[in-house]
Parts: sequence; C-alpha cells; structure tokens
Amino acid sequence: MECIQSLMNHQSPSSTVCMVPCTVGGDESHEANPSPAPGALSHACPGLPLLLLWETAPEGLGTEIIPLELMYKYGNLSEGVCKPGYAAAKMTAIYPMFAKPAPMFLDPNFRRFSKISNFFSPFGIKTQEKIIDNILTATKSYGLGEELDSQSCKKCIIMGNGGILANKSMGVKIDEYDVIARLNEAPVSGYEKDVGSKTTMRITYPEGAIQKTERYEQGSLFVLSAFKALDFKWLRSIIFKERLRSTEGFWKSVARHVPREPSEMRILNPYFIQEAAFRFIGLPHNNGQMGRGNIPTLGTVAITMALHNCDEVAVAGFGYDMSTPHAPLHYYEKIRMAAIKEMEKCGRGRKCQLPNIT
Ligand SMILES: CC(=O)N[C@H]1[C@H]([C@H](O)[C@H](O)CO)O[C@](OP(=O)(O)OC[C@H]2O[C@@H](n3ccc(N)nc3=O)[C@H](O)[C@@H]2O)(C(=O)O)C[C@@H]1O
Ligand SMILES: CC(=O)N[C@@H]1[C@@H](O[C@@H]2O[C@H](CO)[C@H](O)[C@H](O)[C@H]2O)[C@@H](O)[C@@H](CO)O[C@H]1O
Repeated sequence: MECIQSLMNHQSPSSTVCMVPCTVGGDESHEANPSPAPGALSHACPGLPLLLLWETAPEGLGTEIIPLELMYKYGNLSEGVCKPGYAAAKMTAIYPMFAKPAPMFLDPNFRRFSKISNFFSPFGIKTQEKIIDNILTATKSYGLGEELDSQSCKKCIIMGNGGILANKSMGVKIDEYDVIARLNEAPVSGYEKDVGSKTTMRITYPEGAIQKTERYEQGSLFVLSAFKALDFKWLRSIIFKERLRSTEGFWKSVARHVPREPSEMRILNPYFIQEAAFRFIGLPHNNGQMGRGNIPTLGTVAITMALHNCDEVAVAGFGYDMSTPHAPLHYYEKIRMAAIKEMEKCGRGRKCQLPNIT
C-alpha cells in the first residue's frame, strides 16, 4: 500500500529517490478517512504506470512489474523511447474501469462532458457554466499548445513539492520530460539543479498561486484547479483585470495579478478531482459537496490528469512522512512536516497561515 497511498496521504515511509511498483488505494485528505469507498482501488497493483521519483523504495520493490501483454507490446522499445499509450494500458490492467477520454482542460464543449455536469465545485461545473463560458471566451485556447498537442507520444512528470527533492540533483532528469507540471507556489529559480528548469504548466488555486509576479516562469501555462465557485470568479477577475468585490471565502491571501496572457490560462477539468477523490483514493462522497475529508491533494489531482492525457507518467517530490516530523515539508522552505498537523487544526473557511515550525 505504500506508493500511491503515501502520495495521497500525508504519510509515507522512509526516503530515497527511486522507481517503485506500488499499490493504489487507502485514503487521503487532511482529515483521514479510514475506509476506502466501494469501487476504490485498494488492491496490490501489478506495477503502476509511473516512474516514481519518490520518498521510498519499499523493501524488495526496486523494479517495475509489468503485465505480460504489456511486455509483448512495449518490450522491444529501447530504453527511454516514449511508449505510446503506456499509461492508459497499464491503468486499464490495474483498474479495468479506467476510461481514458477526459480532456486536460475545459474547452467550449465542456457542457457535453456529462461526468462533471451534475456536480458542484470542486467535483464538477454545476452553476458555474456562465462564468466558465466567459473565461473561455477570453482564453480562446484549450490545449497544451501546438507543438505538444501534435506530439504523438508525450512523457509527463508531475512535480510534487516535497522536501525529498532537496539536494538530489534530479533537475537534468526532470528536464527530459515533454510536459513538466508544477504545483502551487513551488519555485524553480534557484532550485534548477534539484527540480529542473522547464515548466509546461503550473496548476494551482487562488490561495496557492504565486503572489510575486516575477516568480512566474515565462512561457508556462497557468492552470486553475477550482475548488470552489469563488475560484472561478477570481480567475475571471485576473483575466479581465477587474477587482474582486470581496475576498470573503478565501482561506488565505490570494494573488491579485498573474502575469500571463489569457491565452496562457486554462481551467483544469474538475473531473480529475472527482476521480482522484472517489475512484482512486476512496474518499467519502458527502453528496458531492466539498467538505472535510473528501478533497484530494492537488498533487494527486494532477497525477490523475496525467494518467488520462500522457503516454507515460512520472512523479517526483511526493510523500508526507509523518514519522519524521522534523523533515522538511517542502524543498524550498524551512517548514517541517509537523506543520501539516498544526494546519489540520484550522477550520475550513477560517483564514490560516502555515505555522512556522522550523
Ligand atoms: C497549509 C496548507 O493547506 N497546505 C497545503 C498546500 C497549500 O495550500 C499551498 O502550498 C498554498 O499555500 O497545498 C497543498 O500542497 P503543496 O502546495 O504543499 O504541495 C503540492 C503537492 O505536492 C505533494 N506533496 C507536497 C509536499 C510533501 N511533503 N509531499 C507531497 O506529496 C502533494 O501532493 C501536494 O498536493 C495542495 O494544494 O495539495 C497541500 C497542503 O496541505
Ligand atoms: C492542511 C489543510 O488541511 N489545509 C486546509 C486547506 O486545504 C487546502 O485547500 C486547498 C483548496 O483551497 C487544496 O484542497 C489543498 O489540497 C488543501 O490542502 C484549506 O481547505 C483551508 C480552508 O480553511 O483549511 C486548511 O486547514
């Protein structure tokens, strides 16, 4: 149960950077839910379609275990060559209900994507249709960009923000990926040796977005993962450069300006929040309303997105190791793992700051 579970949880075993086969399942969220929902993946998986640059290689799990049919299909390809359809094929082997079609970003046809139409934020788009139309009219672009969209095989890496990345010199390896997704305010500048220098997209929500405009990477996409209706209003205000009437509802101060053109902004398909929460992790449904215990971390949402849209998926910088409270939580600051526990004491809807547990 180590890999995905520790990735989805604020828990994980010890630490090295490695490739690991693993188990999908268990629970996630800041308030743990002990029993996975029916239908959640909770069996030992025969090798996840991920290159896991990770906290731990669990004992005896040093190499990937691949189902036989995939060995026949992909076995002849030389090492490093992109394997078309590999992530989806392996997901299907692990989880037969896996259905690939789920666009990365919302486009003007979003109403036709039935999986999201009947859910409120963060699991769908119900009641937000008009504002999404507004936003998409301004962005006018809905893909990764011409070059990547036309590439027949894409290797993606999802960069978690974990302290494990510090001093591992994985930057060069990370930069080899075609698509590099970064999350929230994790910096690149000054950390290139460990985390690489390329950013294809930065996925975030208002409270997580970088506030210093100079820290945004040129040429990267700014992707909103909306967790509440107010998040769409925030993006609209950023795009149309209008002042938000009220910031009531944000749990932390938010960026007022994002130095990206509308054509460089996207809305992440909320289906990935839904699928990560209910199908893969098995969080409680709570009538599809956002509430304590049913929100996956952004990293797991991003991985879910990549599994649907990339031919190969790697992850790096994941793992909440609560057994080492003094280990750094993030690679870019001094806050320790124990700070997460402190934050969990804050209530939703209340403004909180990360305590300075250093
Ligand atoms: C205080 C608080 O709420 N912290 C949350 C922060 C915070 O909101 C933002 O940094 C903005 O300030 O955001 C989160 O996450 P955060 O921005 O810390 O990290 C992004 C993703 O990386 C993975 N991660 C991070 C640290 C670590 N030691 N192990 C990891 O596996 C996680 O998958 C994580 O999602 C979030 O959005 O999910 C989750 C964090 O719990
Ligand atoms: C550690 C923790 O529970 N923080 C919550 C914070 O959660 C974060 O919310 C984000 C969306 O806004 C996103 O879901 C991220 O993955 C969460 O860690 C907030 O929900 C906040 C609301 O008051 O409460 C904090 O305790």
